[in-house]
Amino acid sequence: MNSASTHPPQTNVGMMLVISAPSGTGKSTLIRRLTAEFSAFTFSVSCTTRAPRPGELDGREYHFLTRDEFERRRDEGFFAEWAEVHGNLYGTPRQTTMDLLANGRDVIFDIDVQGARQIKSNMGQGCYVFVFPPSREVLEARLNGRGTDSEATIIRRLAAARDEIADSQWFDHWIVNDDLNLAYEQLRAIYVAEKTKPAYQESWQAALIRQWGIS
Ligand SMILES: Nc1nc2c(ncn2[C@@H]2O[C@H](COP(=O)(O)OP(=O)(O)O)[C@@H](O)[C@H]2O)c(=O)[nH]1
Ligand SMILES: Nc1ncnc2c1ncn2[C@@H]1O[C@H](COP(=O)(O)OP(=O)(O)O)[C@@H](O)[C@H]1O
Repeated sequence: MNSASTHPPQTNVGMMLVISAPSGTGKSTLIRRLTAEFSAFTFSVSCTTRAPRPGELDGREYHFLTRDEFERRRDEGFFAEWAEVHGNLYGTPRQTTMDLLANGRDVIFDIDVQGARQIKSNMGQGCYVFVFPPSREVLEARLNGRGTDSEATIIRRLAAARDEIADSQWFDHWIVNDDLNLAYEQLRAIYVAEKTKPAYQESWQAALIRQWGIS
């Protein structure tokens, strides 16, 4: 077999899939499914000053930092973006993200609307998906049902949901997470379609060009 024969497509550029949604909408649930199905994905582990929830592991869901440590890293330019969300600081490590993308990994981000905007203007690439809850009542029920947040935290997150929805116009795709299977199929379809863009298939295209002697 000729070394230029590289089907299925081999990509050399990782893609960025950025997911934002009001707290409790189900973005972590959707992201877990996507990363379980597609091994090409790496979840971008953010840093946060929020306390770990039961079951969360340092380095898996988040890197949990004190506020002093977060601010020190922020001031050193450690983050590709950062934001204060629901009273806590969150940030995306810059170097880790760059290394993953350079190695052809697809990176999935669970970040708030302010952070998504910053990533878009700083990195100038990526696919941006906003997930809506079916209604305010359902969102409240999911936050209560998850059982990880105090009542005061839930009230704060519901208030923030309004602002996030108000700033969702600019995203590339909108998904309503009512039926989980349908929402997942939509997210999956977005990812699969995005991967067909020429920008993510350069090495495959280059091999074909060589094979056919196209200059
Ligand atoms: N800007 C920014 N937002 C983040 C980052 N990591 C998480 N978030 C957002 O912070 C918010 C709160 O996250 P979390 O406390 O885990 O609660 P969740 O909303 O239930 O997932 C969510 O909107 C996340 O998308 C980050 O690195 N940067
Ligand atoms: N489509 C859905 N229907 C019903 N419950 C859902 C659905 N999607 C997520 N959930 C549940 O809602 C709660 C919040 O989901 P989670 O993924 O933690 O949200 P987020 O990461 O957006 O804060 C969890 O208990 C989760 O199991």
